[in-house]
Amino acid sequence: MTSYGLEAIPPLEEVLATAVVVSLPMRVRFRGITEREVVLVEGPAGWGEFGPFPEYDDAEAAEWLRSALESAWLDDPEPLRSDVPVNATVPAVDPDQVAGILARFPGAHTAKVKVAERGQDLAQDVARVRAVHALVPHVRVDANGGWSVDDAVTALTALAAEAPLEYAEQPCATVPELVEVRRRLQDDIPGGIRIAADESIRRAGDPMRVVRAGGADVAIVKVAPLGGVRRLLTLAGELADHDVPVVVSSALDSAVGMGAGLAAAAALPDLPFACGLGTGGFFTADVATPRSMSNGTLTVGRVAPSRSGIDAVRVDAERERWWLDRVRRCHSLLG
Ligand SMILES: O=C(O)CCC(=O)C1=CC=C[C@@H](O)[C@@H]1C(=O)O
Ligand SMILES: [Mg+2]
Repeated sequence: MTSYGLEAIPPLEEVLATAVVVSLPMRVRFRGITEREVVLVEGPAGWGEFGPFPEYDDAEAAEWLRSALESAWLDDPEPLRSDVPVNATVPAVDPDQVAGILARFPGAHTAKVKVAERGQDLAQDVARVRAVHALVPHVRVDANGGWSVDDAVTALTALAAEAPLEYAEQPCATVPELVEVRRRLQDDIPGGIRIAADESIRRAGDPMRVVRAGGADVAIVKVAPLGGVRRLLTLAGELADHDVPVVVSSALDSAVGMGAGLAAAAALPDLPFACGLGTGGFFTADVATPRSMSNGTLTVGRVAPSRSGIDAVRVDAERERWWLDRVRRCHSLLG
């Protein structure tokens, strides 16, 4: 697959001319936040989204800007499908909240459950996964690198004894740890448990390193951290050469950013797993009419934010200044 992108980065003034900063309120705490701030920019091809998490440095955040500019200045690649199967995403909630969360993902056959949350224990993870499994046939877990190797082997063995796991996403933080966990699970459990790399791909200088090291069976790929739809598709091609399938997932995107994730998923030749693109339901307000999920799928296509949708969730002047300064710094790194 050829990698191509923006021939030239659009000038800063053009980027800033349309930039609006919004903060989307969330129903549940996810990844430690209850408000999701992003910048939206409009270009000749439509809208793009820039929302690197606040703690990311400028070098990492610049790739998110590249992605936003690609969406706004270039059309999406040709889609190979019109609907994308998506998974339900279950935050680290108590089991009695699980049914309410799953109800926001109508018809989803797959659920991803957050585990290894700081301040919680394995019994809570087991109870949550059991509650999800009672309602959804396919279950995967995501530890966000929260376990040591020993903890991961113990926890995944206990969780897999309850019911089969589709895969375990980022059980430990580092590549050598992922390699070790994967090997130990293959030794201990018949058939092993598939390991998916997320942070080891989206936050790594070399996203192929974890695969070459033998630390991943599945790759979680996110448009914005990888620098755009085209870069994601190029990486997916390289991963396919190593027989590693990809799961396109959101970076907690607004309705605008989710369009780019859906465009990437739609352009992939193979899509063996449900994608993590259903998180739009976490927001109580979005910049465009939320996409509705039917039979566990979302329809591919861009949305344009409405003026009233934007006005309802605009940030104050201080947050706007903070974000636009970040756009300026990241733009100078891309230039
Ligand atoms: O993959 C999904 O089901 C939804 C997306 C999701 O889980 C995430 C989105 C944004 C930030 C991440 O901490 C988190 C993840 O770790 O995959
Ligand atoms: Mg993850």
